[in-house]
Amino acid sequence: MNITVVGGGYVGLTTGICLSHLGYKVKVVEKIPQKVQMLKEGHLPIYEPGLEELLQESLKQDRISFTTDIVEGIDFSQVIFVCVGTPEQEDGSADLSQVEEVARLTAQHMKDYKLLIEKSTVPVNTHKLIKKTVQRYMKSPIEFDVVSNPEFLREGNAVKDFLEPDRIVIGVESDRAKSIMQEIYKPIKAPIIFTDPATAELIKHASNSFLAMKISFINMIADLCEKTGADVKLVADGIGYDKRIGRAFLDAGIGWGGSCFPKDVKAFIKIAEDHGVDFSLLKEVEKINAERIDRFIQKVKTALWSLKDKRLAVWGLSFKPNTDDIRYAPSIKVVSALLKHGAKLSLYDPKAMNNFKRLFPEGKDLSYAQDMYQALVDCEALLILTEWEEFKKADLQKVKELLRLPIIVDGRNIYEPSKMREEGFEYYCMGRS
Ligand SMILES: NC(=O)C1=CN([C@@H]2O[C@H](COP(=O)(O)OP(=O)(O)OC[C@H]3O[C@@H](n4cnc5c(N)ncnc54)[C@H](O)[C@@H]3O)[C@@H](O)[C@H]2O)C=CC1
Ligand SMILES: O=C(O)[C@H]1O[C@H](OP(=O)(O)OP(=O)(O)OC[C@H]2O[C@@H](n3ccc(=O)[nH]c3=O)[C@H](O)[C@@H]2O)[C@H](O)[C@@H](O)[C@@H]1O
Repeated sequence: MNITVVGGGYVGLTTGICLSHLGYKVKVVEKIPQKVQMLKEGHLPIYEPGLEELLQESLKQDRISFTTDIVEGIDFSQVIFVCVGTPEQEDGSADLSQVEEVARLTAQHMKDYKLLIEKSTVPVNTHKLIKKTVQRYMKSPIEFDVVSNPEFLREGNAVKDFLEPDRIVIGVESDRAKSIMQEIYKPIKAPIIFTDPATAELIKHASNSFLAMKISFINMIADLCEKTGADVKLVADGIGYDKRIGRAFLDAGIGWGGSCFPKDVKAFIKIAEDHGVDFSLLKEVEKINAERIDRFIQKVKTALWSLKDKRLAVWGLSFKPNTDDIRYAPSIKVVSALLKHGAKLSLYDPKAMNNFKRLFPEGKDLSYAQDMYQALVDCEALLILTEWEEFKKADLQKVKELLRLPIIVDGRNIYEPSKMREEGFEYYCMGRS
């Protein structure tokens, strides 16, 4: 089967490359010519572990190709995965213009049956707008279907999440579309949940919002732990053993960021509001998350008193480990706040520094280090914002020797407080005394 994927970002590339790895002939349509050029040469424009290797294997076997020309993509296959961006607009709702464009262009250029598969995260009932758009712009009546097939992959773990998902959700209206979807996903061993398209669309926003809610919940518990002398990690273990709760997504810290939770929680609140439902619970979830940054800055101030002209090392800029993505990363707000307080910063991240430099260019108050140890030189304290594996394995004696003062403020709880005390650090973390 030939498959077309429109959008060469995190989701489109993972979808396209993994489907070609499963044996399909895939064409990825991406608007930005520089990205297409890199991909043709076997290089990813993003960092995603394991994906570049699969890309090179598929290129070698001639199972994947890339183009900027959407008409070429529409002609290539009956099956079109729509993986374009759905960014946040000023009022919090999702900007669906990229999705609309793909629907419109498909309608204008299709010559035979098409199955449009919504992989992008979209508000409930977007499938109806896509259908209307295709009907409106098609030149002559041609059969087509629209399916909602939300994606649940996590950045940094995308290949595994795509090839071994917990579940596949397919919102479908016709038998023809259902059997094509069944065929596409045959090689993947996972439960498939068939629903109507509106339900599938809603499942996606509900999943992300629920996960964000879990994190905000544990972050409030962290605050309570700090006031009471309890330990949030043990509370998370203690409640997480209950299968009804589960341990995942109960790691307290500086809060959730990334290209999805912030925009999707906001969009879900707006969707509810548009339908006359006040999702006040999610507004609180957002508020708690926003307050994490202040909580962290307060800790830094508790540790160092005035921050003016203090040189501080920062480890971790990506919104989570194993990605170079800094979209809505908590680090952006933390770094801005520290600079506002007059601190001088020495930053290090294994993968996200190039992206970060575009927002925060090197200057007299801010520099980027070659490695995590170099970042510490002449600094009064180390601040940890992302839990990269290499930070967990750091040589703590070396860290102590390089810092001017043995102070660590850890926004991700990567070390054991008792061990840090033994090593001679003044160690501040989130929700653990
Ligand atoms: N990043 C993630 O981990 C996940 C994202 N999602 C959802 O998937 C969607 C895509 O997300 P990302 O891949 O992160 O976005 P992205 O912004 O990384 O990629 C989107 C790509 O689509 C391209 N594009 C836009 N219009 C196009 C057109 N007409 N023709 C060809 N290319 C076009 C853009 O140039 C861009 O490269 C969003 O709705 C997002 O919410 C869902 C699950 C996971
Ligand atoms: O729709 C999406 O785009 C994706 O959004 C999230 O995936 P992702 O944003 O890649 O990353 P997560 O692992 O979910 O982490 C999100 C944020 O929550 C934070 N987090 C996560 C878990 C936790 O216990 N504590 C915590 O603070 C992370 O540091 C990160 O900033 C979801 O986990 C995916 O299922 C979904 O497909």
